[in-house]
Amino acid sequence: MADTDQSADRALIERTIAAIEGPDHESSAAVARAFDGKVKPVRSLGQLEALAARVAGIQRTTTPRVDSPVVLVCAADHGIARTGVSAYPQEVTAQMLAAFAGGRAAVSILAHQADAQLVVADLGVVEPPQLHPTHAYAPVLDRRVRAGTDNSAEGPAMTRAEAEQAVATGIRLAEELVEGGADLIALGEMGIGSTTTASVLTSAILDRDPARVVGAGTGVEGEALAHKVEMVDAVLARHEDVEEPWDVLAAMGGLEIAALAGVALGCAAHRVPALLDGFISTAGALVAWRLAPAAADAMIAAHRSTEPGHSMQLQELGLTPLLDLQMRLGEASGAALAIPLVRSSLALLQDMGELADLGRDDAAPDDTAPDDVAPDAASPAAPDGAPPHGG
Ligand SMILES: Cc1cc2ncn([C@H]3O[C@H](COP(=O)(O)O)[C@@H](O)[C@H]3O)c2cc1C
Ligand SMILES: O=C(O)c1cccnc1
Repeated sequence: MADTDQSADRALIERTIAAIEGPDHESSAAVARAFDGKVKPVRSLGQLEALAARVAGIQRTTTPRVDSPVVLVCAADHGIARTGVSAYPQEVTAQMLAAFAGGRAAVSILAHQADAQLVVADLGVVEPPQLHPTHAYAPVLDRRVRAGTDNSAEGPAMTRAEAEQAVATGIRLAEELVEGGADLIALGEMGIGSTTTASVLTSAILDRDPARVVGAGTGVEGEALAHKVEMVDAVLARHEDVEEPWDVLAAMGGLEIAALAGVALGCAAHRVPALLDGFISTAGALVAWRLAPAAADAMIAAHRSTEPGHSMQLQELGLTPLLDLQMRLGEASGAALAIPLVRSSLALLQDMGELADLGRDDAAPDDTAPDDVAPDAASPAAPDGAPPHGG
């Protein structure tokens, strides 16, 4: 990569991080107060009220809207996948890109149900799929940084310049979508082996025991699961001395997770809610938070994946998931499912009648925001100290 490209990537990343101003607490509080005046018992819409207030804070307006949601799936391959950590072979990644574009994957169906546009970005699958005119359901954007990462148990997954390029690519994707009118972006991924990479990053960034972080992924159990834990241990041992966040990302991977970190940064800088899917997407979110803690203020957790590390990530980010459907698919499937909930919360805010119109004056109690909407309640703490590998 040319030096100029590299410095352009760095400048974009720095500019984006500098532009993140955090949520507008006044808009959140105003929305919480507005809900107290609606024709319903106070706070009876529970988390939906908190959700609308959060979107208001992120969009910095008392009239939040989600009219053009986009489901963005970032895809790439992982060198570590060739060490037997997944129940499926690497070529499935590229095959699934064709399934997304053909409208037949789970997320294709769920994005359609949610009235959301599906966009797929190839950050570096090993062998890009041949697409035909029948693959017209969703565009597959060529944003390839390299053809898959290297095996992180043997050396760095990628170079630092490639990690920066992948993050900058994610920022550019978010910017293009926002320029095209996107007012919410659902973050999803595809890449065989990615739960191993997400486990490595989560263990490193949160300083957790891999044995507690690693889960079944596509369905590894028994001895295969023990092998997966060993591989995560091996990657962490191989990069024991790496601490700086960019070096951690480069050493451990992956390309799509780095891009998703960039998307989360871009969303935060452009006041667009980043609706997180499961364990892998949230690994991208965790990287974004490590680079810019305030980025977490623009995140909404769609669901809780059954991967054990996902709950650890959400806790650290201070996020409460909207759904818990025992899902472990990825692809943004859980995020797509939560889009109608977000829209419903905003429709209630916009269109419900007022208690006052019923001639009642017992509408709102004096204290305003419900506890879980209190502007800072859902804001994560800045990463403190310097955990191993965390920089
Ligand atoms: C057919 C198929 C469709 C998928 N859609 C998402 N994933 C999910 O599984 C992968 C992660 O699991 P692991 O780390 O165990 O490989 C990711 O690609 C993820 O999005 C899929 C996996 C398969 C096999
Ligand atoms: O939670 C996820 O994102 C997930 C879990 C298993 C497999 N793929 C994705």
